[in-house]
Amino acid sequence: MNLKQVAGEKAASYIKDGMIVGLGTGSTAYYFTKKIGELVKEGLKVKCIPTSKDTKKLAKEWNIPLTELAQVDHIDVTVDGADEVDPDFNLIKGGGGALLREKIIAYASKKLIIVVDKTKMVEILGKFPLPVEVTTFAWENTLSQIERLGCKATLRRSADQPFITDNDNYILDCQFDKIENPAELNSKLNQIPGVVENGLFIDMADLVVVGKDTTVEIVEK
Ligand SMILES: O=C[C@H](O)[C@H](O)[C@H](O)COP(=O)(O)O
Repeated sequence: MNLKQVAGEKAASYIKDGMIVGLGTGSTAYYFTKKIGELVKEGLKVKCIPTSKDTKKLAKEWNIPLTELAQVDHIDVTVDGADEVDPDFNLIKGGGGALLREKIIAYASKKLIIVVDKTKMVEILGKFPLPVEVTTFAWENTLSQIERLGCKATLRRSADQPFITDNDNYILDCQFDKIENPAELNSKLNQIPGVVENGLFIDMADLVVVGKDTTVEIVEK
């Protein structure tokens, strides 16, 4: 069984007529967006806001009605993936480089549902390198400042070129191994000039849908 698929599709059961819905990014959120496309075809009435150019493309292909954050005063539910989830529902996101738009949209959402397979559930965050979006200007200096917080940071590359985000920035992947205090690290990172946003999502997720071997587990705070 495809654990990402079962989790992504299950999350679609939280979406009702009239909702404004945030569409996450990545290989798990993909299945949620696809399911929404099927439900729209069957008559579901929603307006959606994608968290990346990739997701926007998919949503258009599947004829999902779209709107802009500027056109609405809130989002009812956003469904998105994660790279790691700890027992307090703190997250690492940004493995696909979409963390900035994802965080803006999560913050504007009344409810954030995270869809993952069971491998993403961890006791402590940090084994997955934390993605940090930085300006291209003086990125080497920003990297050094970030490393002072106790990690090894690497410029993300794609086909031998620096990876460019949807917002025309770079991503630094920061290996911390163990993040003992995610809230403190989140603040410290975002105080560094040149850091646009980081992939720690603190106290944002309300519910996690976990794809397990034969079942889907819904974990609530
Ligand atoms: O930037 C990408 C997003 O934060 C993804 O939601 C996250 O990396 C999880 O992706 P996937 O479901 O493909 O593992």
